[in-house]
Amino acid sequence: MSLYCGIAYRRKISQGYRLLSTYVTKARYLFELKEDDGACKKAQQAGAFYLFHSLAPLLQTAEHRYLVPRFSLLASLPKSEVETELQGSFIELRKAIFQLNSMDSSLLFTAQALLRWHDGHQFCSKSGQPTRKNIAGSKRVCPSNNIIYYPQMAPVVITLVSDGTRCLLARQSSFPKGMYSALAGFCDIGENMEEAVRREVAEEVGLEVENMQFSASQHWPFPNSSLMIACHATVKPGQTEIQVNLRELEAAAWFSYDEIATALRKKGTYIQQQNEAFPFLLPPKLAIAHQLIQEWVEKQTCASLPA
Ligand SMILES: NC(=O)C1=CN([C@@H]2O[C@H](COP(=O)(O)OP(=O)(O)OC[C@H]3O[C@@H](n4cnc5c(N)ncnc54)[C@H](O)[C@@H]3O)[C@@H](O)[C@H]2O)C=CC1
Ligand SMILES: [Mg+2]
Repeated sequence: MSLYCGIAYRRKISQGYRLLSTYVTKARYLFELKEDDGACKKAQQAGAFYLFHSLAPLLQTAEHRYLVPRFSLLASLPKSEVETELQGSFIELRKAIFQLNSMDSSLLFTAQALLRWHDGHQFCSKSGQPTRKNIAGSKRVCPSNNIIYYPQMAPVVITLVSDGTRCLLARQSSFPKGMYSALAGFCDIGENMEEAVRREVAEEVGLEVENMQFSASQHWPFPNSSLMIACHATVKPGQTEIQVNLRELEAAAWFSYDEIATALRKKGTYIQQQNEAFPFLLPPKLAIAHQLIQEWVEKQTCASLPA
């Protein structure tokens, strides 16, 4: 997973040999590692490792940021000795997310998601027998019936709803205090992305949306590996009255351009609701919700510029 190959990969094509790009070389190499236990075992000897304890990665602290050390030698030591020896601590990934950079987080998210998946798929759901992991950890096989299990992600839609001048954000009671985010929800079986967006917005805030626009997607490891599919949407004209589904959300509200732009700049601010000031935080930069909010602000800024 964290292994890179510097070998130029030559492939015979009808006109002769073509030198493959670095990206293609890497993709082919990773494919080989997933398919070939022997090649993967060999690669492990020169590979770099992240350390986890109960799904928490070992991180080092430097100037209010977390660094993600990689190791080439592994020994079996108690947790506290590993922390002292390697000058780091095992920190819950959810807590570290505000202080990680995106290069580190992407591999850490994948690593944690894979570890969690293996931990939860030790047995075949048909035969009840223990399953066996391949060396790369890209699948598990049941030896009694050869069923292959692959790591899974659940598709989740996340939508930033706008009424043209304001955007709608909501919070669940489990969010950090004062944090508001875009509306998210798991896709139901049989649904496409558009149907999931319409249903989730209707379910959670009682509004109907149109003009959906796909923005980007992201792997998200919490709580169980989701593929976040992010998009923008607008409410139908005249439909702005929010009816919060309190089974799903603690609160939802429309936010003005100024409120959002200030919160983005200040990394947190206060908003006035019914004569009281509430802390108002946006999701961390690594979350795709943050990207949606940033895009919305940029779109509003462009729209207000003279033609
Ligand atoms: N990366 C990002 O920017 C953000 C990511 N998220 C992620 O989106 C995910 C979905 O958001 P929610 O509002 O919680 O979803 P949601 O609105 O679908 O509500 C969750 C409920 O849906 C049901 N559910 C249906 N299918 C499920 C499945 N496959 N796994 C678990 N529960 C399922 C359960 O009853 C659960 O309590 C969360 O896990 C959250 O971590 C949420 C906001 C921002
Ligand atoms: Mg939701």
